Amino acid sequence: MAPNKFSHLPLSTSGPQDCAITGSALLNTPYLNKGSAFTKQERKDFELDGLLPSRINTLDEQVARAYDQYQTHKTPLGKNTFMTSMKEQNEVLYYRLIQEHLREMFPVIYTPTEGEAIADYSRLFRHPEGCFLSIDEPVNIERVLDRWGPSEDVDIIACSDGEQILGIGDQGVGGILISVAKLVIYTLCAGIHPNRVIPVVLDVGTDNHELLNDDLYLGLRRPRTRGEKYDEFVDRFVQACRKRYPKAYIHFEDFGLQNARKILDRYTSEIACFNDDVQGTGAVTLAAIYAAAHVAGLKLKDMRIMMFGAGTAGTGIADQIRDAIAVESEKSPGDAMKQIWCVDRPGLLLESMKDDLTLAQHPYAKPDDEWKDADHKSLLDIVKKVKPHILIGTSTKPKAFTKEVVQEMAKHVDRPIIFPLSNPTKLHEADPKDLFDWTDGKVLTATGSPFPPVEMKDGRKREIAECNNATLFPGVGLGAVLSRTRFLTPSLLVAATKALAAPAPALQDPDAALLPDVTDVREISVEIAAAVIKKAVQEGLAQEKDIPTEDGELEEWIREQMWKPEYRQLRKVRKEEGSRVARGEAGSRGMVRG
Ligand SMILES: NC(=O)c1ccc[n+]([C@@H]2O[C@H](COP(=O)([O-])OP(=O)(O)OC[C@H]3O[C@@H](n4cnc5c(N)ncnc54)[C@H](O)[C@@H]3O)[C@@H](O)[C@H]2O)c1
Ligand SMILES: O=C(O)C[C@H](O)C(=O)O
Ligand SMILES: [Mg+2]
Repeated sequence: MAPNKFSHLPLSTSGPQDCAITGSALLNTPYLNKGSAFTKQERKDFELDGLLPSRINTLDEQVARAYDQYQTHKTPLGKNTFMTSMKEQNEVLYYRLIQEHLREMFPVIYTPTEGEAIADYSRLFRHPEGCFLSIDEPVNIERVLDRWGPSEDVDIIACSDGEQILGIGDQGVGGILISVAKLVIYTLCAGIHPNRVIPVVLDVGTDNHELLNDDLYLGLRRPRTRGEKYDEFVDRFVQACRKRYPKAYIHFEDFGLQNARKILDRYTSEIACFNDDVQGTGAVTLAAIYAAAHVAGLKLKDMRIMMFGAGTAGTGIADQIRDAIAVESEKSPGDAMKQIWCVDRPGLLLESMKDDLTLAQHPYAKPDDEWKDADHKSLLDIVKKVKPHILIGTSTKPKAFTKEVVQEMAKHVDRPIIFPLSNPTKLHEADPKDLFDWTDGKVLTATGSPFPPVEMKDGRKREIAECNNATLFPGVGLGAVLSRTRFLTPSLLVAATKALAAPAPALQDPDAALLPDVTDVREISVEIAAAVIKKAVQEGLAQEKDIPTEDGELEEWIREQMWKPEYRQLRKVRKEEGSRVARGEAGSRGMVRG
């Protein structure tokens, strides 16, 4: 298929690339640098002679060498640091290296190791990457954002205030690294252009005492600002993004419980935005539930579901399950909620606790009357009474799903569906191996971080699906960016969830994983993006014109616009002729856009 088959490819990423910089400036521009792979002609054209050893490598040779270097680092965090420096030197090589060792490197550049890197941010700091906005500095946010290029140049802005990073809590300014990591996943898994994104941290202080007492801590060393002043700061940021990059999609990550939902509710009908912990987690979990229900031979509308840990992720998942039940059974959302029990620190959420519940938790509170004869505090007792089919952990409480709890559940249902989703790995509510052992292999499970396959008593291996929002959010973002949808509505998310659920291996083989494997994620992202785009067009939300609609063509149009880690031929242009990209104009870390 000719690459230029489509009359309109807004984000074409192939063909020669203009370059107006030379010499060491070029070697220090990670987006354009090819290191030892610069060709003879490029070395001549770009004044690189004398700056490189004479041997010219292929990208494959560079990948092999880099992989050898990677393996000399013995700890996951050491490997993570090595990869960060690789990214600062040569982006094509960085992404190609990961792509070729995806299963091995995913946990190093993302959950769980990224959690360690974030917790140690100020100590490991070498080089800033991203946009740091501090509530105490009255900067003009638009002017800061301007460094990332003109209005057409940015597709996704990922932003965190660092308050609830994974399950490791308040990490303050270190939250920048979750924005960076999520954007890496967008590029890796959905071909989002690595130089058309902005990672942002909103530094509003920290309530983490260790950081407050750490002389090396790089963020604002004072308690978090909350209330009106915080809301106003977030609003200034969102409005600046909207003004500067009206077509960009905003990804909110790891905000605290009080703010995550509030921010999403406030902006979801104003701009194209997404909260990964609420919506991404909800959608990926629902996709895994569909596969598990299929294997168990049950319908969601007939199941009892229990959430353990009813925070941002827990209530996000509960809401998606509620909506799915309502659609499946034609029940009202209020009736659908009767099948969902939310448990948090004080035990089962009851109506008498309403004053202490968040707005998202409120509707799930159960009448106290129903529990006057039973203990609503211990998980075991609640499981005894509710007899759930599904138990989902988003509590950050490690090992909360004990043998007793799991076996109690297994007494009442044939195939207990148990998802310990708390990240990083050490916070998982249960180890999948134990879940299999305690239920004689009957459990249907998926986990928030990657786990190796579990060997069964008969020697067969079971793959454990990774139920992490990373299988979903990249495809949703790709669909949102390519359609330039005005908003990310619930129906677009439903379409994405269905597209993710369709290729689940368990639908073909009941012993297989409940979700597609992370190594297939690029193709799955194409399917998710296609579903999102079709829905956006149908609902009149797509601002992009000329989106091909014929079967197969849309997918091809999507693939053509996905960035790939390949060297493009560099074409020399004079500074005056070059675009911003070609001129190597810098964002915060000497990055060029385009
Ligand atoms: N797998 C994924 O894709 C995914 C996505 C989002 C979040 N998560 C994980 O889920 C966890 C929660 O994240 P969040 O953003 O919802 O955090 P959160 O702080 O908003 O929610 C955590 C909830 O758990 C409750 N909790 C804490 N200790 C508890 C206990 N001992 N018993 C019962 N409840 C308890 C808290 O009160 C809170 O309501 C984190 O570990 C996070 O990494 C996983
Ligand atoms: O970041 C992840 O690994 C998933 C999720 O967003 C989380 O907060 O745990
Ligand atoms: Mg998160």
